[in-house]
Amino acid sequence: MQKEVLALPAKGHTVILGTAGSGKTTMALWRAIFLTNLPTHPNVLVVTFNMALVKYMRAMGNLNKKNLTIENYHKFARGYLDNLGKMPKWNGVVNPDDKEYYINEALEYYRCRFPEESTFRRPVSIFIDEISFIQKFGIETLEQYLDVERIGRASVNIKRENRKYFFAIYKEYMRLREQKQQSYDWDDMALYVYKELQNDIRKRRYDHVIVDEGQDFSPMMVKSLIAATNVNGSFTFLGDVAQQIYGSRLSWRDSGININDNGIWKFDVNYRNPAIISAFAKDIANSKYWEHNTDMISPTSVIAEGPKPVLIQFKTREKEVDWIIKMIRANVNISSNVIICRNRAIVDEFFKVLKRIGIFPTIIDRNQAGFGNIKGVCLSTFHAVKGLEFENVFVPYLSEGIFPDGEILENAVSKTTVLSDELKLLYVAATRSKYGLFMSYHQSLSRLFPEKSINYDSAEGDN
Ligand SMILES: Nc1ncnc2c1ncn2[C@@H]1O[C@H](COP(=O)(O)OP(=O)(O)OP(=O)(O)O)[C@@H](O)[C@H]1O
Repeated sequence: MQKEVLALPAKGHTVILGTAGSGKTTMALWRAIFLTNLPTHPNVLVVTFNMALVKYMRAMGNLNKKNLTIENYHKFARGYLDNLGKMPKWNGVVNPDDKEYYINEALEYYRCRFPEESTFRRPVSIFIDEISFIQKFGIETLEQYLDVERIGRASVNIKRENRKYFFAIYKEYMRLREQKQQSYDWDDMALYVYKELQNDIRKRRYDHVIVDEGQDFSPMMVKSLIAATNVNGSFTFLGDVAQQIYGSRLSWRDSGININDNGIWKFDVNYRNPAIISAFAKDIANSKYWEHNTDMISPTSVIAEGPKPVLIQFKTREKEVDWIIKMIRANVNISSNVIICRNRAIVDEFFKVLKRIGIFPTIIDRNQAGFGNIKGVCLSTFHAVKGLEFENVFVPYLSEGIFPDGEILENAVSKTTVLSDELKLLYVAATRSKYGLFMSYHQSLSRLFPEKSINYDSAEGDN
């Protein structure tokens, strides 16, 4: 089936949904090679989520082809707008902190003007969320907004008659931003790319576009990439909704992909994880905190073998760190290892401890990927590890307060949504393993851990 997909007609749209480890990235690369080798040597663009994955794909493909470009979405978008002379050289894109500041300003203004209107007294985070939805969906008018079915919101209720207030804040945010000559933010750049492409009559640079990790692309991002594809070319979308970890919840089904061209292909064979880890990952997805999605593909068969995942309990954080360091020391020269952390501060904490004993880990971030075939140890956040694989995966600090992230949960617009997102992080982490999965915690175990699962062993650490 993988081979069939690679050689699908070089025309029209194809959707590939696959469970973790089913070969989506592998297929994306082979499909790219197949297309670049066609007799006309067409130009092929592979777009993936972040720079670490771009680097991973470039290295896995070991490709040096003039007619193949691999980049992340924002590189593509900035490049296209720049090419049109529409990307300011400096400070053109509003960063998330400034966006919050502008939205706060807009809210203050409306609170003063309409002190009786309770909608304007709702927390700023709800407005940030809603404006992000408006942008990612490419909504431009109040009429469109009033009409649209609001998907992707777990439990925050906004009455339809109150949408006009949210739209007013959105418009005011845009006005404030324009005043500072900032034309885009990271959520609406795709809309502008799309709009420009609608009026761009030049020949498209890319004949074929392939999107990997597509579940985290907004509908507007996908629409703009389709618009950037030669009309006689092909568009291939690969993704796994179970690994949607950037909180948007929007579906590729709203992206204008024509599923009637080459259809939807589903891959449920997991080539990466040992059977027992795959079963454990399924238990994560069966949690009451998991928000279900009909596009989710569960693994049905598994190729690799390996030991049972383990969960180790420690009395203190120090003991937990000591144990992980001992395990890393034993494995660093014989296998590829990753320690997956809830945030960058924990990554830095492990980096320091490992450095002290003469082990220099690779930190996975926008400049650096990690590889399952290279011996050593990597450190990563849950978010940065997507798409990658390692022989041994360590997930420390699965303790209440740290996982789910206490601060994020505290400030959440919707706790249900946050809990489901955090659980998906654990799913992504567990499915990175080609062999061992070592989870640990100190004090009380995270409520998100699938304690009742029979697919792991638990033990007390060296307390
Ligand atoms: N047909 C196959 N036979 C053997 N190994 C395969 C096959 N297809 C993929 N693999 C291997 O399985 C592993 C997972 O593949 P890949 O990373 O492409 O999966 P993925 O679907 O992108 O995973 P994820 O979504 O979890 O990041 C890789 O090590 C890859 O080389």
